[in-house]
Amino acid sequence: MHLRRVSRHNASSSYVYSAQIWSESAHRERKQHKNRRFSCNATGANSDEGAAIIDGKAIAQTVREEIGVEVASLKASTGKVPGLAVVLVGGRKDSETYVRSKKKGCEEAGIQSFGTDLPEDVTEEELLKVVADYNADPSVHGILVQLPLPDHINEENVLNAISIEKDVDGFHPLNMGLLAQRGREPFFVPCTPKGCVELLERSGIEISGKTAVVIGRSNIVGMPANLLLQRRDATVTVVHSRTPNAKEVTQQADIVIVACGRAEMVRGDWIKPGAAVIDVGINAVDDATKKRGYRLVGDACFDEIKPIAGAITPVPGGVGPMTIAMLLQNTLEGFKRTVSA
Ligand SMILES: Nc1nc(=O)c2c([nH]1)NC[C@@H]1CN(c3ccc(C(=O)N[C@@H](CCC(=O)O)C(=O)O)cc3)C=[N+]21
Repeated sequence: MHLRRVSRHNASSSYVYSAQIWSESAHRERKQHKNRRFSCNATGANSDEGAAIIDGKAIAQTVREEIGVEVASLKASTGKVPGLAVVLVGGRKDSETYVRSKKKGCEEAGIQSFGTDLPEDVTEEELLKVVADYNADPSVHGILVQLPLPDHINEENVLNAISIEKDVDGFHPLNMGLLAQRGREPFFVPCTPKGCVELLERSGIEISGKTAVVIGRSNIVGMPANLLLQRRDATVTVVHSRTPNAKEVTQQADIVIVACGRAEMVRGDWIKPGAAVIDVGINAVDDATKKRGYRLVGDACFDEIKPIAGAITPVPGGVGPMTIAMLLQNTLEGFKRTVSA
């Protein structure tokens, strides 16, 4: 394991001061969200002005501030802080960026972050040993192995090895099974679909009794998004790559969650006037006018949908920041179960 680089830091030292600032701005933010509330409906009441833009970045910031306040208060009462372990294999640039954002989010919320960076050619056995060590470490309440993993590693074996009580991604088959069963609760709900529902709820969009279409059936977004919406009493249809009439089915929906992984696949004429559109996609398209040489677009065509929908999330600045906020929230939830046990 000589190639393993382990970094540990606890950035929660100035938490009391920060929490005061956070709670004030969280209050301001909440007031702003209230003012921005609108109704998602089938009559297209908002269609003249175009869709309300759901500001995922601002809502994620509010959530993170709320987490920071709660972490500070739990630290005061228990002397302990939540801990998140992030395991990164190989040097994928996008993965490195996401992992950095996750660690920064931890720091700001007073959560202790543990990081293990492993080389691309690490063996599955070595990776499993890292997971086992974090499973056994009482100061770690959440374990995340960044995906995708290199081809020589069996992803299923790795995800199965994470303790279900520390599985903050919610990818363990047992947590997924619990999510799928009525009347049972998983230890953790996957962060991205959880963030989608949180965006709807914090924007005042009713889910119960509504018609929802989820586009995409992946294990990490589409399938759990379907289950979460059903749990909130929506009537859900899942549209996927083999659905012959995807457009016509989507036209029926009050709520559309788009997670198909194809840039701007969902067009304006797929959307019922007044519907809420949550766009999970992040696609890079070449753009010489941008400093990075590319720009990010979603799986939905924002410019076409905005005049028609009641609400829409932008890319970037929509679901992405919420994914990280939900990861921090899951870590806090895991921690709370250990201190109250
Ligand atoms: N075990 C595991 N858990 C994950 O949750 C996980 C993963 N593996 N592998 C990769 C995907 C991707 N993901 C994102 C997180 C944040 C943004 C995000 O914050 N996006 C910003 C910035 C985008 C940018 O500028 O690059 C935005 O949409 O505004 C995006 C994507 C988590 N993932």
